[in-house]
Amino acid sequence: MSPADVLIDCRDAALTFGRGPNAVVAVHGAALRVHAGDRLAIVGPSGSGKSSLLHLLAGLEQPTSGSVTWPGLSGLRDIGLVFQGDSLIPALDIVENTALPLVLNGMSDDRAREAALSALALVGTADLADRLPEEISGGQAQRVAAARVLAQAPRVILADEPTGRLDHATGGRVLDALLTAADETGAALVVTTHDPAVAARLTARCTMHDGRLTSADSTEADAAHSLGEPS
Ligand SMILES: Nc1ncnc2c1ncn2[C@@H]1O[C@H](COP(=O)(O)OP(=O)(O)OP(=O)(O)O)[C@@H](O)[C@H]1O
Repeated sequence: MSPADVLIDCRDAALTFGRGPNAVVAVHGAALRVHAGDRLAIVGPSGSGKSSLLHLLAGLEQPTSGSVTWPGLSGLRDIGLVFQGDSLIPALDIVENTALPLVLNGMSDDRAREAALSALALVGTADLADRLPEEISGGQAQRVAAARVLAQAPRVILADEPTGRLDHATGGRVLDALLTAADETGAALVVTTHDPAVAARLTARCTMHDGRLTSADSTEADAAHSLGEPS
């Protein structure tokens, strides 16, 4: 694994909310590297700091100490985000929702629509294209969110509890959609979850507990590289 493959380099990054006696340390010095091709789960209970760590990786929060850099990315636009729950715009139909980030990035309406339709087809949601968000289920909405990120062809997909509000079978289909999105685009995939069954479907796992990234295991010997070594 060459240094060029490091897409996100999180070095001893901490995140504290508030000050003084009210300060909450959401993330204690976390070391983590995301490489091209990674399929990584960050597992931990509610409140353990998973979302906070993901926000650091996405550049949505600045670390209070330590650093997060993106050596293998041309910018934060190379990161596709999938959040838990509603992220679709109610007044736009599903294909328009899927195409929106592309249109906002300057793609023509026709090309964006075409890309959105093929992304929806890849995650098995082509039949929903003309519906409004209120006309689809929560699980379908999460698969549409996966299609939307697929259409953007990011280098890294960061998904925050994408199956959190779904039953097991529906959550499995959302994970299928995210894995398809990552495979089709060649993106690395990082998923936060409290569900060990979801984590088991990814190649490598980190554990978050009380803000500490405590351990990782792997089903592949070389996936240990996902944890950054102290430098
Ligand atoms: N904006 C904020 N201001 C103050 N405290 C916050 C803020 N965001 C998160 N926290 C606190 O930081 C800690 C970690 O929260 P975080 O949302 O990262 O955990 P989580 O593991 O993602 O939980 P969940 O699975 O419930 O989303 C919690 O104690 C939370 O209350």
